[in-house]
This record gives sequence, C-alpha cells and structure tokens, in this order.
Amino acid sequence: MTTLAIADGRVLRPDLTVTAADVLIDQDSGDIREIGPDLAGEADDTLDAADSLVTPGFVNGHCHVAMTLLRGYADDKPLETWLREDIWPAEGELTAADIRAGAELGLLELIRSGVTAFADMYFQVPEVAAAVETAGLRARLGHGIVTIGKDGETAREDAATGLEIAREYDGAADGRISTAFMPHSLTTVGSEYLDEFVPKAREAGVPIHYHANETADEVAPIVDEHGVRPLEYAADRGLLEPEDFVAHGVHVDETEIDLLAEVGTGVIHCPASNMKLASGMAPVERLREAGVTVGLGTDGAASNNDLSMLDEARDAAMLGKLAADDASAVPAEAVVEMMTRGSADAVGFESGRLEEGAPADLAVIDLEQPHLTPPHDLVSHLAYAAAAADVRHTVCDGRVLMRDREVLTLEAAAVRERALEAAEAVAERADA
Ligand SMILES: CSC[C@H]1O[C@@H](n2cnc3c(O)ncnc32)[C@H](O)[C@@H]1O
Ligand SMILES: [Zn+2]
Repeated sequence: MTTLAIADGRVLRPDLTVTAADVLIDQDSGDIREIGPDLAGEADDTLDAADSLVTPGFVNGHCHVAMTLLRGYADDKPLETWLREDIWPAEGELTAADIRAGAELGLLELIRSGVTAFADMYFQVPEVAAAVETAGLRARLGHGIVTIGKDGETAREDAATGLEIAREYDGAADGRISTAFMPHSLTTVGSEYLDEFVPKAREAGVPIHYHANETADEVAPIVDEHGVRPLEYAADRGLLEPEDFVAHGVHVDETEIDLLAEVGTGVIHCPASNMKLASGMAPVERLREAGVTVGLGTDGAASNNDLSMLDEARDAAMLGKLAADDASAVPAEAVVEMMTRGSADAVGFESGRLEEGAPADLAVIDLEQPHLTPPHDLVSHLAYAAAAADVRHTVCDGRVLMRDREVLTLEAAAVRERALEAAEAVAERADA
C-alpha cells in the first residue's frame, strides 16, 4: 500500500468540529485510511498542513467549465437576453479544441481553489472528459440537450447524444467520471423528448440534471401551458427522483419545496449567477428547513465570473440572510455543509466528508494570512473570509493535484496560453 499523510493540520470533521490531527491516505484505493495523531511517520509521502485547515474538497454542484472562454464576453444582462444575444451565438462558434482549452482553464481554476469534484453540463463532452482525466478531478458530466428552435430530426439527435454520452462515459477515468442525462431546462427541451428519453436514462441507471425555476419568466409558460408548477410538471414527466438534482431553484413555491423534500431531489444553489443575472433570491433557508438537500454551484464563469466555491459560500450566506430578512438565516455552518457534503449528496458523490473510508478528496487552507487572523472560528473563516488564493494543497482520490500552490497535473502557463488564443479567436468569429 502506498500512503500519503496530511501532517500537523487542523481537520474539519463531518460534525464541523475541528481537531488537530494527521490524515493518512491509502493512495491505492484513494480512500482515507485513518485520521488521528502521529500518523505521518509511517507514510510514503507527506503534505505539510501546519498552521492550516484540512477541509473536505469543495464540490461544485453545477458548472459549465468550458465557459471560462466566455468570461467577461457579455455581462450585465438578464438570463434570456444574455443567452440569446451573446452566449448562444458565441457557443455556436466553439470547436472541440476550444472546449478542451476552456475546460482545462476551468479545471486549473477549480484545483487552485480547492475544488475536488464538480457536475458539468456542456457540449463536446468527450473533450471535457479528456481534460478531467488529465487534471485528476472527480466529475459528473453530461451533454446539455436543447431542442427548441431545432427541426424534429436535429432535436431528437441532440437528445439521443445526451443519452449516448451518459451511457458511454459513466465510470470513465477509473471511475472518477460519472454521468447524468442533462436536458438544459424544462422550457428549452420539448416534452415529447423528455417522454421518450427520460425512461431510457432511467434504464441506463444515470441521474437527471437540469436548470429549473431559475427565472420568473421560465415559470410562467409552464404554468400557462400545463396548469401546474414547473417541478410538478417535472415530476409528472419522471424527472424528479431521489438521485436527480436541479440547478438554481430560485422561483419555487411551498408546494414545490415540499415536493423536493418528499422525493429527495437535490437543489444546487447558484447565488452569484442568480445575483448577476438578477434571476432572484432562492429561498435557501426555507429549503433547508423543509429538509431539502441543498448544494452549491458556481454556474459558468460567464455568469459569475469566477469558479471559486469560497466566493460562492460567502455569497450564499449573505444572500440567504437578505432573502430571509434574518441575519441568523443560512449561517456559516450551513454554507460550509452546502459546499461540501450538501453538493456531494445532491450530485451523488461519496466525498464531501473527512472520515475513515471516505474518498481522499480534500483541500488544505493556509491560515497564516492577515484576513484569517485571529482563528476564533475556522468554520466562520471558510464561510466568510477565506479566498481561493489561500488554498495550499488539493488532493483528489488520494492523488496530489496541487502541492504548495503548484498544480501538478496541468501545465498552468500552457493551459492559460491555449485558452487565451481560443477565447480571442472565438470572440472574433462571433463578433464578425
Ligand atoms: C446546452 S449546454 C449548457 C447551456 O447552458 C447555458 N447556461 C449557462 N448558464 C446558464 C444559466 O444560468 N441558465 C441557463 N443556461 C445557462 C450555457 O451557455 C449552455 O448553452
Ligand atoms: Zn447553468
């Protein structure tokens, strides 16, 4: 057995207490073997965690990682206008190589900010999967299906691609890649395609992930056409099962909150994107009170505009208080849980907790920083004060992806160079 020790750190345990301990990892299985005092002496390799917090790796529950290429390309518009006027035309210009370049840039950013697992919806999934394989992260990937505005044959082909990708890539990269069937949303995919393909996705044993109840404009047509709320419509079409997870869930009413809680479908809260696109304030405190599994996601870099889950946690706490008009709503403990175990449970990863037998997915945060001093409460620091640049080491599946702020699995300068070139060329083609 080859072992790695995370030595002399303060370890964030599943009950959110912090204990001084080493973490011993079995690198062959990729799992945590033991957490306790004086374990580093026996290890083959050691990561120093003195004056540092050892936390579960953050889980980005909803992302479009290749959208890093469109960061800053179009800002300050509401969702529908932003997608139709800017983002979809630009995405129409993306080649497979562009998506690989954008995905690698996104993965670099994720590793550097302590993310070890993420869920991603995009096109050209084989390119995203190849980037994930190299970068060493854990991911649930899916092809984002859109059928509106397409003729019947093309629309059906897109849905079939979504199913094919979900089947083919599930278990790739030694099991680090899993998949989901991913219709873009309840208004951008026709009901006939949901009715045909959702049962096939169930047969394939993959969960379903989609944008839901993101804006008020998206809710109204479903209520008008079908006479029920969007998540009732989703349940009627078989899109609301315990293993499924939806992104946003901003405009959900009490019936839908109860439905989510009853069924066990998770919600990935994306506060930065919801604020930037002025989509609204998700009722996070109500969702949590009702017992809904709530995770956190950044959404794409074009609506955020970064992929830092530490920023997202702070946004979630701040916005949660504003939405509930209550300073005690969505406290630090809640957002730390959401960015780790909440997202992991919603997306269907075993990670998100540091305990014996759990996947060795973790991040080490440098506490020797002015903005993290004094260390009264490290959960508070994670929620409110820590930043991506404070992450020293990132480990996924027992493998060191970043050591002393140097990413080992990707060539940072070359990744940035390729992304710069691709982004410039895409913008030129899209603006021509
Ligand atoms: C069809 S692949 C995924 C698709 O989703 C688009 N997208 C990015 N952010 C959002 C959002 O907040 N709501 C809805 N759709 C979004 C992305 O540009 C891709 O086209
Ligand atoms: Zn999204």
